[in-house]
Amino acid sequence: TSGSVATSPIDSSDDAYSIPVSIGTPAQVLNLDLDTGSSDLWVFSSLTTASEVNGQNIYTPSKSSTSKLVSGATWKVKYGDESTSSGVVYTDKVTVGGITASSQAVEVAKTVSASFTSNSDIDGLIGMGFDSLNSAKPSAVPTFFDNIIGNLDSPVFTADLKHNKAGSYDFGVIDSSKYTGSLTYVAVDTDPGYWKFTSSGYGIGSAAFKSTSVVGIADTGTTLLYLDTAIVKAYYATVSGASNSATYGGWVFKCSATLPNFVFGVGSAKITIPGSYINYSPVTTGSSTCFGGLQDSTDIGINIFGDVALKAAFVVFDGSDTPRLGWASK
Ligand SMILES: CSC[C@H](NC(=O)[C@H](Cc1ccccc1)OC(=O)N1CCC(N)CC1)C(=O)N[C@@H](CC1CCCCC1)[C@@H](O)Cn1ccccc1=O
Repeated sequence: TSGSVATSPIDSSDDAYSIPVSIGTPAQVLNLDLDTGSSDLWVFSSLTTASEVNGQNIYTPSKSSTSKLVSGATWKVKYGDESTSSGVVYTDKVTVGGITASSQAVEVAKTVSASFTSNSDIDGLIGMGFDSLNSAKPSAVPTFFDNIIGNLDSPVFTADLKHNKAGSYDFGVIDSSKYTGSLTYVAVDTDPGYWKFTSSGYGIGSAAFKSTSVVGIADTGTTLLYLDTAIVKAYYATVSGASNSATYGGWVFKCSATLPNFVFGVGSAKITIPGSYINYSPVTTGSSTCFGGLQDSTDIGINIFGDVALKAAFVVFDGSDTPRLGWASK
């Protein structure tokens, strides 16, 4: 089997990308953030503390004839941006892009942190990282990808994210109409559970490409591109007036600045991120100071190829026995 689901940016800054997910019988549809940087499928629910729900769609297990409590199971996640959620576990029927997992672990939130409460565009997450990152106790529960991979024509899902418009996630098929040229594959290190790969270098604007190994993760759940200090400094050195602002917690520049393209290498292939994607957004609404889409990864401890990078490419997440990532321009 194979399937496809549209994914849309939740706002004009492409802060995150959500997909409609059907849960239960009859179907309850929630908008979840497909996150390759984590491995829990969790949702706002009828069990979530009422004061922590603010406009999100919720999953009500008691209204589903196919829901089952997993007795004794709990979960708790904490993300890189310090946001958190926790709760209990049900199994139920889950359908994405026409593909159904008949008994998917659905982690039901009893409590969520303020940043989730304040984001009415996201009703939860569907993690597509490796099982080792799943937070369920006393034992990890399989991801949606784990549960469907055996039924897929090919053990893959692909990401075709776009700037300010709908893209798609495909399951079980590689749609060659969605990219140009050919796919270049690179090995994935699944320790500790991310889609971690080594980029072969970078180029800033028209400057010569620098061949150097840059280890990072392909993370659909992270908005920006986070790389080593040296690369980031070299990039913003070409943007007059750019500075690394303590006030705003990162590199900022005049919104009117012209930003150079940023190229990253995958094997012998090169993916070009248009400079406009690195003009992420005003630091506050209406400000003429803009926050960069390329930021320093030092405080994170890992380089992250987030949406700013992913939306410049067509990416194959290959979950075969030898996991790998395929990259193509589009
Ligand atoms: C550098 S890890 C920071 C990253 N969270 C972000 O990227 C958020 C995403 C966002 C933005 C706006 C609204 C909603 C969500 O956005 C910012 O942090 N932004 C954008 C807005 C900017 N003003 C500041 C910078 C992050 O924890 N991702 C995790 C998934 C997220 C969690 C929050 C909800 C959405 C999904 C995850 O894959 C990151 N992960 C990756 C590896 C290891 C652990 C880990 O946990």
